[in-house]
Amino acid sequence: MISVESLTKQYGPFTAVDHVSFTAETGRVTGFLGPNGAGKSTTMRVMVGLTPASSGRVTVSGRSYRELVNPGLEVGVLLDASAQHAGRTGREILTIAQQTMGLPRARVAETLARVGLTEDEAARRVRDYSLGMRQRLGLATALIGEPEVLILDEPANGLDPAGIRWMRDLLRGFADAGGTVLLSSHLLHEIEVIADDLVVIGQGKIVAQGSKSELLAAAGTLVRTADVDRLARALHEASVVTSPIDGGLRVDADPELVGETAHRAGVVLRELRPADGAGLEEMFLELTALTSRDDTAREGAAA
Ligand SMILES: Nc1ncnc2c1ncn2[C@@H]1O[C@H](COP(=O)(O)OP(=O)(O)OP(=O)(O)O)[C@@H](O)[C@H]1O
Repeated sequence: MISVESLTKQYGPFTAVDHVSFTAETGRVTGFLGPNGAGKSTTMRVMVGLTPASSGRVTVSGRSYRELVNPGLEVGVLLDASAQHAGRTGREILTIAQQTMGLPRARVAETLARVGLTEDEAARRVRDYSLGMRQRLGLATALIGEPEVLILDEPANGLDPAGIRWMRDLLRGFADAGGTVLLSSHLLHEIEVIADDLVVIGQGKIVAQGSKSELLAAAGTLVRTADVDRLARALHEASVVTSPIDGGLRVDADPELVGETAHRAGVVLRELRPADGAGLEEMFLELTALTSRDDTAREGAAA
């Protein structure tokens, strides 16, 4: 388990992380989600002792990272897949990790196989790796010590859809075996397929957290019709909250109620479904709208 308690990180007068508290539970994959510059990497850097906290604390399995004697055996970390030595081969990088952690030599080949890097690929220099291959190698370095906790910053970055599915299965298996996984992303779609729980951060502050199913359930229903105004009026009369989307509405009610209301109002529907991913995306955009640099840029352009 990872426990973050009122963590604050200031760079001079700038507060990058502001009283952030959450836990990543054992047996669960926790997604740490937020727009660029929200404070995800800073939080993770504090977790693994690379950056000191201004206040608050983080414990991994009850202890601070700096207290761990051979940290790679307890916490697997992938912070920046591009930071690997470009002139070394994948196998060399993994062999260094194996030796540093005092692991059996056979672990190198086993771990390469686990992350889907072939012997041929492992013999290539990292400078010739694709981004996805670097992520796999970074994940191999995190996994080689067989830790119980994984802390992964943007691990799905550069993976193709099959690669994302592969990672989901790997992390699922890791969590099901009693592990704890915390992974960050600024892309909802990437994390949505992988995570059980979500922690959403914007401008250094937590803006939402909960299980993915709770957050999805809160996302309501998506409905599309040529008669949006009439449907919106009928729903408002039934005291249901709606918000406009392209060609329709997102509605804070279940699909059955929306369908019945539309039927009574004589509105023909083109689409009616639980908002699921789309709703979560909208929620993510709403939650982070105030903090997103694009909005700030738009406001700046409008001024
Ligand atoms: N060493 C530093 N000195 C000053 N400001 C910093 C430093 N490191 C990070 N920041 C600032 O802290 C804020 C949070 O950055 P951080 O890298 O944690 O965001 P992030 O959520 O990981 O973003 P991204 O998705 O773009 O990786 C940013 O505004 C960043 O400029």
